[in-house]
Amino acid sequence: EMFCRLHRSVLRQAQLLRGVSRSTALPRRACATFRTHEQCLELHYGGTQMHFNYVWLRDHCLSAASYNSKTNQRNLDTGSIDLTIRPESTRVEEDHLVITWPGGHMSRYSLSWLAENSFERKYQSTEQPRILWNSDIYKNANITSSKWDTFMSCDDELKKFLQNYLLYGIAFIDDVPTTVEATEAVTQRVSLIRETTYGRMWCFTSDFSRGDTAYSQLALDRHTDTSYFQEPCGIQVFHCLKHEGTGGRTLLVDGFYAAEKLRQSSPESFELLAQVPVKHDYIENTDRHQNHITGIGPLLNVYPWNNEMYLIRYNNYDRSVLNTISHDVVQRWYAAHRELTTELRRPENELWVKLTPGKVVFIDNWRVLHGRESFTGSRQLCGCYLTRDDVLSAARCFGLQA
Ligand SMILES: C[N+](C)(C)CCCC[C@H](N)C(=O)O
Ligand SMILES: O=C(O)CCC(=O)C(=O)O
Ligand SMILES: [Fe+2]
Repeated sequence: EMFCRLHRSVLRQAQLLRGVSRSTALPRRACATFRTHEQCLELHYGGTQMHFNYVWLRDHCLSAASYNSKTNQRNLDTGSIDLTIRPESTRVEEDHLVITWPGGHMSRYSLSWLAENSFERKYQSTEQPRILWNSDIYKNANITSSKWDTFMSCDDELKKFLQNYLLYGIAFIDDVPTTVEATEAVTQRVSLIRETTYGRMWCFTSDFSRGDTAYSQLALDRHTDTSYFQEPCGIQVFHCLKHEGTGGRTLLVDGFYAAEKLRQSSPESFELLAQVPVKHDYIENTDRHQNHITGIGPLLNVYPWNNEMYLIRYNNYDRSVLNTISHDVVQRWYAAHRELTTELRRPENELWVKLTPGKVVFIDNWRVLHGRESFTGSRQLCGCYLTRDDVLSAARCFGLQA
């Protein structure tokens, strides 16, 4: 069992590294056979053997009485389904499975719908295809930046931008007018801005106006932002409006690339980081701002049904007291944290960019870590956070898999 799980996760991981997504299209008119067992219906279709629980089948009935296809909402009261329900009769009619339930209600499911929505399909496919990268992989991919004009006016350009963003977790737009307003326009072209304690659109410089080292000239090691939120911000947008001085380059690191390396080399460490909940805090107590924000969650977050990673939370500055595990496990956690840190710090994983005025970067804050080099002089950075749900929704409305 353990071997199978590890083996599966290694396969998965290899797929993710190659950025492979499985096609969900099945050949049309494939024949189907089924058997009704005591606990489930077994269906063979399109080369896959699937199993469907009877309550599940009744719950997913798509008839007009059970489901409102105009609003895509369930009508059926799941609380009223007999938990021991069994079909009275079952047959395959053309491309559909047809079930008659006791009392006469009929459910029709298209075979391709069943296949697409089966657990058997789900557990071996990725929710979001990604291309994991280190610096060479990203550079060799030669991703072109969008240009302000086309980005703002052409939907195909926006779609291309979103596709790049989904695959790599970063995407750039050039030639943006160097104002907060234009930066806002560019982000609203994609989706909704997420207001936080830092404001809606923020514009900051090294003036210590807030109780956080971002508001200094110090170097910042790679990290994800708002790890102290129960739901860390999904996307971060940066636009450097001005820098007269030296240094201040931006560092980008694909956290999933590093974590997948860890999953390969040290599965137990990966597992531990995915299991131990860790607290992060934002505690600010200045004349103008009082905040105490707390978020709790593991550093690595994976979907349990397919082991796919969907969120990394890594901010050693904002990590809080670690008291969610006993002292003996703490030692192993620190060792695992060290291994992840080693992967994240490999120079070949570092993508350095100088954000010059006009260049806007979108960063998937659930995946890609950012940092900055220390700097001199006056530097002004503006940007905002976006709501992840709405960005992904925009991508799906373009037909992208997100
Ligand atoms: C981006 N902006 C300057 C507004 C906020 C920076 C937040 C910094 C915080 N330590 C964190 O990592 O979440
Ligand atoms: O100043 C920078 O380039 C980025 C600072 C930072 O990490 C942040 O604002 O979240
Ligand atoms: Fe940051």
